[in-house]
Amino acid sequence: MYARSGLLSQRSCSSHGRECATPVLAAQRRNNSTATKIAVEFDQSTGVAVMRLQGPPVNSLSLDFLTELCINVEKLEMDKNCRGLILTSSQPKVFSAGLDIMEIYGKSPERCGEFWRAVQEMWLKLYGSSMVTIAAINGSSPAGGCLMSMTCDYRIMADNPRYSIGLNETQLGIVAPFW
Ligand SMILES: CCCCC/C=C\CCC/C=C/CC(=O)SCCNC(=O)CCNC(=O)[C@H](O)C(C)(C)COP(=O)(O)OP(=O)(O)OC[C@H]1O[C@@H](n2cnc3c(N)ncnc32)[C@H](O)[C@@H]1OP(=O)(O)O
Repeated sequence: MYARSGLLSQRSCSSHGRECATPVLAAQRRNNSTATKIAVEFDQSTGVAVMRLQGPPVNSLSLDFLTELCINVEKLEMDKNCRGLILTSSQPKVFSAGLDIMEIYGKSPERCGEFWRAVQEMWLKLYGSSMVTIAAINGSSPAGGCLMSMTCDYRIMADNPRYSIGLNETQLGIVAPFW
């Protein structure tokens, strides 16, 4: 979902010194899902977009989720009026539970490869963004959720002792591939 006044075009552009993605994007080619796990509100007057993660129950980062997130970041990146992006969660108590472990458990090497490429695409897009990016961490954010927030320029976390954040994935026996 992308809500804003005016039409969002997917033109190539070079304003604000940005290298814009080509209209046909890797993430878009991969996206078959019609469900919306990301809601974006763009405020023209401030130039700031808020991206709400709304993948119940815990915003786990599935291939579909990552694809939708990348497409939305790309769209905002191409909008020369968008200067800032706030990433937050609509789910209670959880920012993101990290990678969707069902995407890696018992899957073929090819499928795992596709999934890890999508993970890489997500953090490269956020880390390389020319927008000012802020993670408003309003819940727990383990492993991949922590990675996602680390790739933002700034992080603010809700002050609640029940919320945790960190790279705990080795406890599951998961080692991130060499990038
Ligand atoms: C820029 C630098 C680049 C370098 C990169 C370097 C390193 C980065 C490496 C990144 C690697 C990441 C690997 C991962 O992310 S693996 C996933 C790790 N995640 C976890 O271990 C989280 C486990 N979950 C929890 O701790 C909790 O669920 C919670 C998030 C704290 C929420 O707790 P609560 O509100 O109590 O909810 P439930 O526990 O009851 O869960 C509800 C529901 O959701 C399912 N679920 C939870 N987490 C996941 C998940 N990650 N994937 C898939 N499903 C998940 C859980 O099983 C419940 O399902 P049911 O209702 O069906 O039982």
